[in-house]
Amino acid sequence: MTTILTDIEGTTSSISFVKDVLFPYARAALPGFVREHGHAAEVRRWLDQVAIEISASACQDAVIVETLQGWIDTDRKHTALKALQGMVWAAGYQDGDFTAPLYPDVAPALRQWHAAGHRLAVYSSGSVPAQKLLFAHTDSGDLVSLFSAFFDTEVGGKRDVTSYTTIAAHLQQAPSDILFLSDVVQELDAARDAGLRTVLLDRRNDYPQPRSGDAANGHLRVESFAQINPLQAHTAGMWPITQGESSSV
Ligand SMILES: CSCCC(=O)C(=O)COP(=O)(O)O
Ligand SMILES: [Mg+2]
Repeated sequence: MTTILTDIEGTTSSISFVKDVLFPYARAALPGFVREHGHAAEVRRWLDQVAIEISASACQDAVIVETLQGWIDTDRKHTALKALQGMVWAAGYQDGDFTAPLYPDVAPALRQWHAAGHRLAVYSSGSVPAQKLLFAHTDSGDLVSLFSAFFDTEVGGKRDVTSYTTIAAHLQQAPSDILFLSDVVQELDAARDAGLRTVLLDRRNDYPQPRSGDAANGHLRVESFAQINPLQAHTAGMWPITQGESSSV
């Protein structure tokens, strides 16, 4: 059995959905959310973490909110910001303000891999609750039950080798039996250094200049989940790519 561990932004969903829909929604909703829920323990915990980091007093919520909005603007992958964003997005999904668009090849491939007996897992900078919300509200329906495990930056940063070692330990699986899919070469480098197999998703919508050759740094490169064949990879010890498709190596 192979575990297919997938990233979200730039891999299953377009970067523009995250940058142009989710981030602006969170930016606009944060002040009201903190005013209304700032005293709830699960919210305060993260606000206090930000306060310590910026040396603000815990009662300076306006300063904390401004800091968080600045972090959204610079796409900071901070665990506290991601946890709070997830809580804010819950209302957006529940109120039907948006659904999560997946690339058209994603849901069919996930269903096929799951039906073939592979284990599916997610590793994203988005918080685990945000990941579950996204996969529960995709434009291809509720896909959460396809996944056996979800990981966020509480296991460590996505460019840190130890994060992937930790994930393999949680999954109780040899790193070489885990296939990590991401659009970010530095994340794939860290996963490969931990012994995982890797595939670079090079989505034309997100990356107009193809990242082939040196730009893929030796990772297999595909433009669609339809080009990935994990069953062939596992049983035949081959690279996980369908015949006739190109890779960068
Ligand atoms: C869980 S959906 C929100 C995605 C997000 O906040 C993010 O930063 C995406 O990072 P990824 O690791 O999926 O590229
Ligand atoms: Mg990504």
